[in-house]
Amino acid sequence: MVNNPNSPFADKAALCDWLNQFTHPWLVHEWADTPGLVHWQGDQAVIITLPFAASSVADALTDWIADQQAQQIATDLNVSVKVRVTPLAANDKPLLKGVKNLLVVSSAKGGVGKSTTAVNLALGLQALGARVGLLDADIYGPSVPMMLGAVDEKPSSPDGKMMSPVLAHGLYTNSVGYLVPADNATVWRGPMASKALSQIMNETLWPELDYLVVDMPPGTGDIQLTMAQQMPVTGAVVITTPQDLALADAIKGVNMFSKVHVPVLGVVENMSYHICSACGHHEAIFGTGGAERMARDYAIPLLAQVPLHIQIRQDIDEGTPTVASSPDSEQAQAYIELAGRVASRLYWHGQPVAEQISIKTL
Ligand SMILES: Nc1ncnc2c1ncn2[C@@H]1O[C@H](COP(=O)(O)OP(=O)(O)OP(=O)(O)O)[C@@H](O)[C@H]1O
Repeated sequence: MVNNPNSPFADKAALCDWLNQFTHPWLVHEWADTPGLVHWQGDQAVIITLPFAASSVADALTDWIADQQAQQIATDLNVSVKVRVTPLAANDKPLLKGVKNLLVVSSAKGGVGKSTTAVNLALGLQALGARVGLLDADIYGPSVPMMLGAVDEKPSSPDGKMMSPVLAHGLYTNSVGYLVPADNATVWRGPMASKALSQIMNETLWPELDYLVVDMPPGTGDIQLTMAQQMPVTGAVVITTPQDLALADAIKGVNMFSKVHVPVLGVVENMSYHICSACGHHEAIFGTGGAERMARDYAIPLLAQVPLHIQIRQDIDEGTPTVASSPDSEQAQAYIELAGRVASRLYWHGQPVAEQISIKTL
C-alpha cells in the first residue's frame, strides 16, 4: 500500500492500471501486473524492467509516458524503462554457464534458409538490446563464419582448454567452420562430426549472454534428436519455405522437438514472397496461404513471413548480413520483428528462474 499523499495513484495496482493502457503486440494483456516488471516504493521513482529483448518497446513506452505527462497525467512520477533479459527454465536441464536462454533454429530439410535466418535473427535480438551468441552446430555445412565475414578468424584459447568465441558484428560466435576448412566439414561423418560438435558445445567459454542462438544441422534424424535432448533448450524455431512439401516437412521438425519436450515457439516461412529489387513489387511466387493453413491446422504459431530478396543473399554472401548492413530496410525489419516475437513468446510462455541459481556449468 502506498501512503504518499502527493502520489497520483492510491496504490501499485492503480499505477499498473495506468501502465496497462499502453499496449504492444509483444506485451500481454495487463502486462504491468506481471511480478517483477514494475518497481515502485511509493516515492516519485518508478522503474519498469522489460524482461526480454525489447528495446523498441522500451522506447515506445517511454514516449507514451512522456505523452501522458504532457497531458498532465502522473507528472509527479519519474518513470524509467529498461530492458533486462530474464533467464528461463530449459527442459529440466541446468542452463549453460553464462547463457540465460538457448534458442535453436532448425529445419527439416537443407537449403531453406535456416542459417541465413539464424544469423539475422541473432542480429535482430541484438538490435533489440540483447547480448547474443551464435553457435553454428551445422557440422555438415558450417556457413556462419562465411555469413559473418569471419572465415579467417579462430577462437582463442587463453587456458589451452576452453575456446573464447569469435566476435563478429557484435555477436559471440563459435563454429566447426573456424576449426577446420569448410570443404572438409562437409565430408565428416559419424564419430568425427559428433566429436567436433561436442567440442564446440562443451568447450566454448561464453560470456554472459541473454540469448545463445544455435544453428542446427538440417533434418530430423538421430543427430538432431540427440542434440535437442542434450542441450538445455529454452525454445525452438522451425524454418520452412512456402512449397507444400516443405510445409509437410516442417511438421516433422515440430514433432521432433515435441518428442523431447522442447517447446516450439513457431514456424518461420522463409522466401514467403519475392520483393523486386527494381520496383519493390511483392509477388507470391510459391503461392499464398499454405503456412497460415498449416499454422491453423496444427496450432503452431506462424512467427514471420520473410521475403525472398536479392539483397538478403548478396549481403550474407559478402559477410555483412542485412540486419547489420541495412537495419532500416524492409527485409531487416522483418527479421527484427521476428526477433521481438521470438523473445516475447519465449518469455510469456517460459518459466523464469532466479539469476543467481541459474548459472551452472553443464
Ligand atoms: N529470404 C531470402 N532471400 C534471398 N536469399 C535467401 C533468403 N534466405 C536464404 N537465402 C539464400 O539461400 C541460400 C541457402 O540459404 P542458407 O544457407 O541459409 O540455407 P540453409 O537452410 O541453412 O542451408 P543448409 O541446409 O545447407 O545449411 C543462400 O544462398 C542464402 O543466401
